[in-house]
Order: sequence, then structure tokens, then C-alpha cells
Amino acid sequence: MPMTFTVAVAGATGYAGGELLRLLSGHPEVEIGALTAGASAGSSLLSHHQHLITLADREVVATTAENLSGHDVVFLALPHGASAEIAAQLGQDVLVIDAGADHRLIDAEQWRRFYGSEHAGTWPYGLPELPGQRDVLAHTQRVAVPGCYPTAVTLALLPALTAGLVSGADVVAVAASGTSGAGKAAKVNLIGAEVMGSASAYGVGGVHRHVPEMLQNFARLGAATPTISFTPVLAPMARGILATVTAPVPAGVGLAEVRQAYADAYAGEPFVSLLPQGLWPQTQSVLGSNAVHLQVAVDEAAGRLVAVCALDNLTKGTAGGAIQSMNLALGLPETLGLSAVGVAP
Ligand SMILES: NC(=O)C1=CN([C@@H]2O[C@H](COP(=O)(O)OP(=O)(O)OC[C@H]3O[C@@H](n4cnc5c(N)ncnc54)[C@H](OP(=O)(O)O)[C@@H]3O)[C@@H](O)[C@H]2O)C=CC1
Ligand SMILES: CC(=O)N[C@@H](CCC(=O)OP(=O)(O)O)C(=O)O
Repeated sequence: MPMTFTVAVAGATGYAGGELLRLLSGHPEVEIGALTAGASAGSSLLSHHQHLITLADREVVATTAENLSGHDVVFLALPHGASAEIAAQLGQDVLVIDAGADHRLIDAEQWRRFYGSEHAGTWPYGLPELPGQRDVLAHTQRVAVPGCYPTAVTLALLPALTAGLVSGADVVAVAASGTSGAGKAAKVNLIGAEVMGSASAYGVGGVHRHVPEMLQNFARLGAATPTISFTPVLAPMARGILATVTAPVPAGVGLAEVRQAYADAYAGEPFVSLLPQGLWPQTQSVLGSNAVHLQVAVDEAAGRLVAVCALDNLTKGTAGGAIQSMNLALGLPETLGLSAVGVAP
């Protein structure tokens, strides 16, 4: 094993690629190698990410197996489909970490239904907080990084599911996301005049492609027949996700029991925190960090547990989670190069 690992980033000009490079620039055990993209190959990295000043001399090249070869680690931050295509051309000896969705789902039929293409197969899922998942990630050359909403919704409900306080049926989740979650490609609904001062729901009615990923995670956590109604909301901010997740809880289950389950489940977690009572998660507190902030309540009149979760979609929701998984797969300390401290205000 080398002391320093060489790392390539495909999709370097996008938002996920940019966040990967911001974090990798401060990682003590990596050396940044090839940076690739699509149509913008041939341009300077700084023309896409002015904040990455320490990489000012770098040029973006085409996303080819040849340009990505010769590295210890390859991060894929490409659109769905493109990552599976290039991944199939990379050797088994290289650690490949896919920030996209191509290798997340187990069920090929669900993939076809929500993504409308052929299933590329299933890779180990890069959510170390799932029980037993650190062992899986410690012995893998392939990682499928979770979607940003599934990370928030899964971590919001994980302790309640593993403690048997909720069954995973009749879950309702509403999550507001910053616009960087939609990527950097120009779209009319993302221009300033449409987004500034306005929040809007989209993907309503069980059609968002993160639904099967959330249900898959609930099943991993013991839910026999999970169901979820998920509504994403576009919020007028660049980064951050605030997810409110509710589920039926049996009569007699009180806040003290619920809080204990969350405190126990996340006691040793470096990035996931149950906030002290009275504090509610806010996106500004986690921005730029790999932190996940949680708070819980029991709505006795409604008979539902309420869990609120905040994370940064580009950090724990993508690039930070990817680097956390990389650290585990390379045998490095899991938290290396990552911070749990946000940049508020
Ligand atoms: N943004 C987020 O919060 C999250 C993103 N993800 C996933 O990460 C991946 C990247 O997302 P994001 O950064 O937001 O997207 P962006 O649109 O911001 O970036 C996409 C990147 O892929 C490159 N690219 C596009 N098409 C091709 C192609 N055919 N061949 C090679 N390169 C190509 C683009 O290069 P060029 O400049 O040349 O167009 C760009 O570098 C996606 O799979 C997304 O779903 C996952 C979780 C959260
Ligand atoms: C605000 C916004 O548009 N968010 C994206 C989710 C981003 C994400 O997690 O990406 P994957 O495509 O890799 O799953 C969306 O809803 O499609």
C-alpha cells in the first residue's frame, strides 16, 4: 500500500466534482491526478470552479478509460448512465467510487421503472452508518455513493427502525434541497428569477427516483413491508437539505425512549449528532461539513414519530460521503480530510 494515493475525478467541472476536489485538496493522504469532463474538456478547472485556487494550473481532459488509468482511486461524478459506461472499462484493481445512481439499487426492475434504462448492477453502498456496512466498505474496490435525499431520510429513521420503534410502513418525508442538488447544467427552473424568494415542490406523488433507494435502505434496516410518501422541495439556497420524516409510533412510546434509541444508535458516529433537546436542525450549521444534525419528537395526538435531519447535499450527501467511504476502503482513518463543523452563518 502506498503512503499517498493518487486520485482521479471524472465530472470534475460539475458541482459534485467540485466538492470532491475541495475536500480532496485538504486530504493529507491523496495526490490529485486526472480531472475529466464531457463537453468542457480542454478548459481550465478554474474557469468552472474559481474557489479551487490551489488547482489553478489544472486543465480538464476528456473522460476516457485511458485518462483515468494509473490512479489508485477514481471518483465518478457523472450523469446517470455515463458512470456505468466508463466504470465498465476500469480495472478491478482500482478503487472506483460512483457518486451517481447507476450502481445503488439491488432490484433491476425498480431501476428500469425509475431510471428507464438497463440496470448496470449493484455495488456496495457507501453509507457507513448502516449496521455492518463499515466491514463491507473496508474490503471493496467499488462503492455506490447514496443519493442525497436517501442519506437524509435513512439517517433520520435508522435508530427508530433498528430499535423497532417504527415498522417502516406509512413513512412520510418532505425534504427541502438547495439548487446545487440539481447539478450545474443550465435549466430554466433553476435560474435566479425562478428560485430566488420562492420554494416549490417537484417530483410529487411517489415518482422521484430516490423512492426505491429509500425503501431499499428501510428493508436493510429490518422493515418487512416499507412504504414511503416522499415529496422533495426546491428551496432558494445553494446547498443543504432539511428533511422532515414522520412515521406511526405505537401508543405508549414516549420521547425519552425515542431519544435514548437515537443517542445509542449514533453514540460512536463521528458525523451524525442528535442535537440537545430544544435545538432543531438547520442547514446553515452543517454547510461545507460532513455533519448530519438530527432532532426527534413524538406527536402523541397524531401517533407519529417526527425526525428532522439537516445535511449538506454536496458534502455528506455526495462528496463527503464518498471520501468517508474512500477512507474506509483504503484502510485510512474514516474521518481523514473531513470536518463535522459547518460554516454558519
Ligand atoms: N449535486 C448533488 O447534490 C448530488 C449529485 N449526485 C450525483 O453526482 C453526479 C454528478 O452530479 P452533479 O455534479 O450535480 O452534476 P453536474 O451537472 O453539476 O456535473 C456533471 C459533470 O459530468 C460531466 N459530464 C456530463 N455528461 C458527460 C458525459 N457524457 N461524459 C463525460 N462527462 C460528462 C460534466 O462535464 P461538462 O462540464 O463537460 O458538461 C460535469 O463535469 C450525478 O450522477 C448526480 O446524480 C449525487 C448526490 C448529490
Ligand atoms: C434539488 C435536486 O434536483 N436534487 C436532485 C437529487 C440529487 C441527487 O441526490 O442525485 P442523484 O441523481 O445522484 O440521485 C433531484 O431531485 O433529482
